[in-house]
Amino acid sequence: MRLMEEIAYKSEEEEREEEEMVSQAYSIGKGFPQPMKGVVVGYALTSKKTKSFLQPKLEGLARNKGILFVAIDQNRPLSDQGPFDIVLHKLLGKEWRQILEDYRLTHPEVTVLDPPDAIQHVHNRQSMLQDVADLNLSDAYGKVGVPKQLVIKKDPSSIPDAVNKVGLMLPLVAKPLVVDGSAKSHELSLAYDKYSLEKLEPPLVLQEFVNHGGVLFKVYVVGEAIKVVRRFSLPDVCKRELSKCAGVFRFPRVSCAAASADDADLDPGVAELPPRPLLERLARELRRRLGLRLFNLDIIREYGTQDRFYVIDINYFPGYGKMPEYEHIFTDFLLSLSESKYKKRTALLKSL
Ligand SMILES: O=P(O)(O)O[C@@H]1[C@@H](OP(=O)(O)O)[C@H](OP(=O)(O)O)[C@H](O)[C@H](OP(=O)(O)O)[C@H]1OP(=O)(O)O
Ligand SMILES: Nc1ncnc2c1ncn2[C@@H]1O[C@H](COP(=O)(O)OP(=O)(O)O)[C@@H](O)[C@H]1O
Ligand SMILES: [Mg+2]
Ligand SMILES: [Mg+2]
Repeated sequence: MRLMEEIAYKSEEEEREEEEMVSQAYSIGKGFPQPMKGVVVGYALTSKKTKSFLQPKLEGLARNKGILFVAIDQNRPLSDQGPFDIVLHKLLGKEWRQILEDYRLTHPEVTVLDPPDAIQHVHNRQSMLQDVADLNLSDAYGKVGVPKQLVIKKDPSSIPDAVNKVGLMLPLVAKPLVVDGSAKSHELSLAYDKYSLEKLEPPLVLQEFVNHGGVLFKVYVVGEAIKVVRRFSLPDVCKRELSKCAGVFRFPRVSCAAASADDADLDPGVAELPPRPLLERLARELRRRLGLRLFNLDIIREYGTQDRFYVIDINYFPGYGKMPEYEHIFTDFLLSLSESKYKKRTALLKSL
């Protein structure tokens, strides 16, 4: 059964057509003060990311809208390349961060997506969820929190006492503290008893496992646009299973490997997407607090509840290639960035 009601947010197609007409009108100068020039986007991505993101359909659509993607040569100074209107990047390392920071200072006219410091904040599984916890979002549509968690910096023998002290409930998910793009940073474990946790290698985050019916929601954010999909997740752990099991079970990268659950025959109470107004508010707040425009959230609904949600993961510049209609959403976003910059510049000139 495909749950149509939420997946296609009704008038999106119409809205897009309208936007395209507006952007065409803009580019040929009808009703706007000046014709729009092309938008040059420099990109610095891994080859894996280039392949999954810069698909021919995206490049083709972008070209039609006047957007040109240009590969950044990492062996040459950034300032000698371009000129760029936007720099899109997802590379790791201190050196690259410094290059980008310097470039941002010397080229304030270029939009760097996103600032390196803001990205660093979500590369640590402790700080990544702090803003969600601080936000403490609760309204008529639901409540959004983070699972109770504890950070273990070193000394695995201290874990059982630390878990007792904080009162964490088993089972626990153990996650490497730092997310650095490596397969290892996505190797998680499920611990049925706290003594087995001594076997793990800190630094890590221990998080209470929340039963959620085996389905998670990926909320993709691209500027002001959001898109939600369902993915299969870890199955629930029942009390009986918990009392019978002991030990730590390692599991590799779940959500990437997990198939889409959008077309699966699911329990409606599990499958129902989180209310759109709640997600809109959450995304808007997080965009502001995190200072990021390109990210996704892994959200789960506590099993047996209708409106109790937990954010368990935030990823910078995730796999947009898997987001429905990403080509339109992304190109519209890039255009909106340069349009708002143009409007600001015009307003500034007028005020002089
Ligand atoms: O490779 P993909 O397309 O599955 O994207 C990965 C993301 O999958 P998702 O879009 O959430 O399904 C993935 O999300 P998860 O952490 O698996 O929830 C990460 O964002 C990953 O980046 P990194 O390895 O942590 O730097 C992303 O990997 P990169 O493409 O950035 O290497
Ligand atoms: N607190 C939790 N409760 C229940 N399941 C969880 C929890 N944390 C993680 N998971 C499961 O483990 C998967 C991977 O965890 P996640 O924090 O998203 O790490 P990664 O960055 O490697 O994707 C999730 O997609 C979900 O299936
Ligand atoms: Mg995840
Ligand atoms: Mg992640």
